[in-house]
Amino acid sequence: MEIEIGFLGLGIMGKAMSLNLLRHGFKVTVWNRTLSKCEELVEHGASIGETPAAVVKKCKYTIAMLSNPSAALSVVFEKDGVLEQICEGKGYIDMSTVGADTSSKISEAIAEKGGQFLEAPVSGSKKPAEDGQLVILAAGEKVLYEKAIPAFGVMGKKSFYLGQVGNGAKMKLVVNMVMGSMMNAFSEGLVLADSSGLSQQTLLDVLELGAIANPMFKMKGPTMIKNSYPPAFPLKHQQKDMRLALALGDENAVSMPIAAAANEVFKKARSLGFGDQDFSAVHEAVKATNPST
Ligand SMILES: NC(=O)C1=CN([C@@H]2O[C@H](COP(=O)(O)OP(=O)(O)OC[C@H]3O[C@@H](n4cnc5c(N)ncnc54)[C@H](OP(=O)(O)O)[C@@H]3O)[C@@H](O)[C@H]2O)C=CC1
Ligand SMILES: O=CCCC(=O)O
Repeated sequence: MEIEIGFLGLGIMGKAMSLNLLRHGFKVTVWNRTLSKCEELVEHGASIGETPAAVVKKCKYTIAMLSNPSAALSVVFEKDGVLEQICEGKGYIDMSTVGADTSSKISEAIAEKGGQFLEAPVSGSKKPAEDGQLVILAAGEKVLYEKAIPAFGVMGKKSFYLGQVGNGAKMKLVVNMVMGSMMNAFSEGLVLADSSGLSQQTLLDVLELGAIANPMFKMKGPTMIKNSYPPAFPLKHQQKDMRLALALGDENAVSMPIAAAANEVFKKARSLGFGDQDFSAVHEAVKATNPST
């Protein structure tokens, strides 16, 4: 994309992704609900749009990276939103993690205005976003996907085109449902090791050498055993993804008792005040239900 790209949402992910676009020579106009967060991007060469509508008016293609379905919908449908300026010749790419129903609503509204829509949620967290190593799960207008490939190439290490709108959202939710369940099992393992007199560090060393070694245990384990959860993927977002994945299971009559139990523990962690910490803080909810540890 040689032309200016709009970017809505400068949270943990959006900031890193838009910085990558700037670093690789893209012209970027940014907007964030809390406008002060745009300033750091301006220092790196971005322009500011005062509203989502102003960004879309200025840019041929606009990307969004927002917290949840209600944020994704409000930025499109509310006053000064995307719909006010989207039109033929413009594209809107929502990279937030939302359900297929939210994506479809946005897609239909944009198509009615003559614009093009792509959903493109990502796998990978803060560090992969900073390093341009995300995995992009795109679905929707194929023509827009092809136009977006240069930008996706900067933000990610691999893009998948998954067909009709909804497929990207569903793939992302399946992946995060597995991840959330794994994080719960991992936390239970850490608590069980500690309670039964074993070294948690030795458990990490053993896991790392065996068949269930994986980057998540390796990256999160050392901080978890220090009870430290600096937010890379906020727990409130992981719980939102479990909720959306369970709704997808309901729609398809898929029984998912493990994911349902994991969701309960994420809810418990939120109620204990860990929503803004990293999702690995679910460890604290497991500890809270096992008070001797
Ligand atoms: N962090 C991660 O590791 C990953 C996150 N994701 C997904 O990416 C999305 C963003 O995540 P992340 O960057 O971590 O989240 P953050 O919580 O760091 O940022 C959320 C962003 O959404 C904005 N926002 C929230 N509510 C509204 C609203 N009502 N109207 C307008 N803007 C709103 C926030 O604005 P403000 O600054 O004003 O609060 C902020 O820009 C989520 O869907 C998440 O599930 C996907 C992969 C990895
Ligand atoms: O949605 C967040 C995903 C985090 C990750 O893939 O590490």
